Amino acid sequence: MEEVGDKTEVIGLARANKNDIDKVIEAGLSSIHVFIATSEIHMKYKLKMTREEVLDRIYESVSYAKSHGLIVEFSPEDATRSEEDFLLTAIKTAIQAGADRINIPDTVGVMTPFTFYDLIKKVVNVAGDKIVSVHCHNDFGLATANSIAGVAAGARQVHVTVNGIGERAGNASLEEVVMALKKLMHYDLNIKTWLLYETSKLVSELSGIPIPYFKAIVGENAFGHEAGIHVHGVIENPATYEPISPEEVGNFRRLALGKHSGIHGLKKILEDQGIHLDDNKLRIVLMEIKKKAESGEKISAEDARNIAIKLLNS
Ligand SMILES: CC(=O)SCCNC(=O)CCNC(=O)[C@H](O)C(C)(C)COP(=O)(O)OP(=O)(O)OC[C@H]1O[C@@H](n2cnc3c(N)ncnc32)[C@H](O)[C@@H]1OP(=O)(O)O
Ligand SMILES: CC(C)C(=O)C(=O)O
Repeated sequence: MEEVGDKTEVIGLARANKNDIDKVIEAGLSSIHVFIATSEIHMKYKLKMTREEVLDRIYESVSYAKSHGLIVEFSPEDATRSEEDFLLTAIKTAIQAGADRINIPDTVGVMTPFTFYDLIKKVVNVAGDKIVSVHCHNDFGLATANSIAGVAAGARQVHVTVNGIGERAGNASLEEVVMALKKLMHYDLNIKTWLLYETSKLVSELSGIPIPYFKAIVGENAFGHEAGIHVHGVIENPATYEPISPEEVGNFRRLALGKHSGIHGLKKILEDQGIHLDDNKLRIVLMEIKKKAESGEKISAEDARNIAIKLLNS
């Protein structure tokens, strides 16, 4: 707490039971996230509780947390597989008990942006002045899309994780949600986006979980261009093939050489190394590069330079 100061809300996650809530209180936190499942499958097989027992537990645990002065966020776990009327009743119960925020978890990622938008609209309608939050999982690769759909429906808090780290296929990723909200939905989030790449690398190193090469925003290839047509466009104006500038997120543009390369890209890569060839010689070098790439070789800018120098000296 001392390290992050009062600029960051540190919130303790607790099952809907007194023991877990007491642990958050003992930790000296001022905010708590209380959750209990409201889907039939979770109530039957995991909790072994009836609907009435779950509603009672919601009221008891939220009001107990509130009685200790905590800011309380409540989650009906597995909300998106819960029977809708019961889900809304559970939410109303939490609000009656004093909940300050309502978080809607798509716990196993079964929503589409369309269905989630419709659900969050209904939740916002019953939540009144309470902030509605969304917590999306990526089991079908839709966590980011569903998160922004939730915002479009009125959610004003999004649960995210750096690099999308989370159970199974992970959660909505901070870098994707932030940049989608900023660039596609034009929200000013007051977030230092130019630190996203650095943050992603740090979390990857500390967690030991690698960042996929093609990962949006922070992947090594997120701003990588190989195809000749793309490289030519990027050389003329990066916005032809970059909806975000790499600098905006602290990432880097990479012009790659390979079997899809074209003469404009090769020319740029060689001229950046001080080598100027006429078109005929560029095409000879390009053919050599494509031949090597076809055999599976990775071609670096240095390789291209060496091929060019060899040609000039022949
Ligand atoms: C929703 C999410 O999954 S978010 C991620 C939650 N985080 C984690 O699970 C990681 C840390 N978890 C842990 O360290 C352990 O699971 C603990 C300490 C929370 C509990 O450990 P244990 O006491 O050994 O229980 P275990 O994890 O085996 O089983 C969970 C128990 O909690 C109960 N439970 C699960 N969710 C809830 C809930 N929201 N409210 C109340 N009880 C719950 C289960 O019914 C089960 O109860 P039982 O012990 O009476 O059978
Ligand atoms: C605790 C809740 C929000 C959760 O992690 C989930 O349902 O995925």
